[in-house]
Amino acid sequence: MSEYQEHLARLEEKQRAYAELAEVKELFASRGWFAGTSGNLSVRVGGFEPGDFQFAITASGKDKSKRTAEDFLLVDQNGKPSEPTALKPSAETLIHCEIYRLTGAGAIFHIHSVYSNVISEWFWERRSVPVTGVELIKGLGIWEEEAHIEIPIVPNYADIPRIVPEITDALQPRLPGVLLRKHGIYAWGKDAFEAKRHLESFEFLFEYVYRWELLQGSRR
Ligand SMILES: CSC[C@@H](O)[C@@H](O)C(=O)COP(=O)(O)O
Ligand SMILES: [Zn+2]
Repeated sequence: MSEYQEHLARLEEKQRAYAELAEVKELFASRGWFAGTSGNLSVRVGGFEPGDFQFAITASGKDKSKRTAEDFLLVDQNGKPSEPTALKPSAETLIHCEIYRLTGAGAIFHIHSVYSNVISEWFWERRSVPVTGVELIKGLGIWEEEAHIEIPIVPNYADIPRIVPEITDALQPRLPGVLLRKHGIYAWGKDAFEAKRHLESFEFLFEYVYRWELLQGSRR
C-alpha cells in the first residue's frame, strides 16, 4: 500500500468510526443514558500494523444529546490525541485504553444509569452482582442453561488512573463488562453492534435485579 493509499484508508476508517459513534450516541441519548454530560463511547480504528491501533472517542464534557462537528477525536493506545486538535479526550480515556489492552475489543461503551448505580451500591460488599438463569444473560454471549454470572464491581475514584488497576484485577474473561461503584457500567464487544448488545443486556439485568430485590423486600 502506498503512503497515500494508507492515508486514504485511515481517513475512511476514521469516518466510519465517527459515524458509528454518532449513531450510538444519538440512540443512547434518546434513552436518557447521558445525563448531565456523563458517559463516553469509543470505537477502535486501524490495525494497519500489528499492535498499532488507535481509537475514536467522545470528547470530554460535551452535551452528548447534541450532534456537533466536535464530538469525537482520535487517540493512540496511551490515550493521547493522535492528531492536532483543540478537543480533550474523555476524562476516562485511560479506562478505555486498559480495556482495549486486556480484551482486544473493537468498541467500548460507558453510560451512567440509576439502575447500575443503585445496584452497584446494593451489592458493593460482595464486589459483584449475581444473576442466575435470566434469558438476557444470552445477550452477553453466555448460552448455558440456568447460567450464573457475577458482574464485577470496582471502586470509583476521582483520580481515574487509580481505577485502572482495579479493572485489570476484576475483569472476567467471559463477561464483557464491569460496573463502577455508584458511577455506571462499561461494556465492550468485538464491534459497535456487539458492544451495544452487551450494554443493553447489562442494563436490562440491572433493572431486573433491582426490581426483583424490591419485590423480595416487600414480601418479608
Ligand atoms: C459529568 S459526570 C460524568 C463524568 O465525571 C464521567 O464519569 C463521564 O462519564 C463523562 O466524562 P467525559 O470526560 O465527558 O467522558
Ligand atoms: Zn463515567
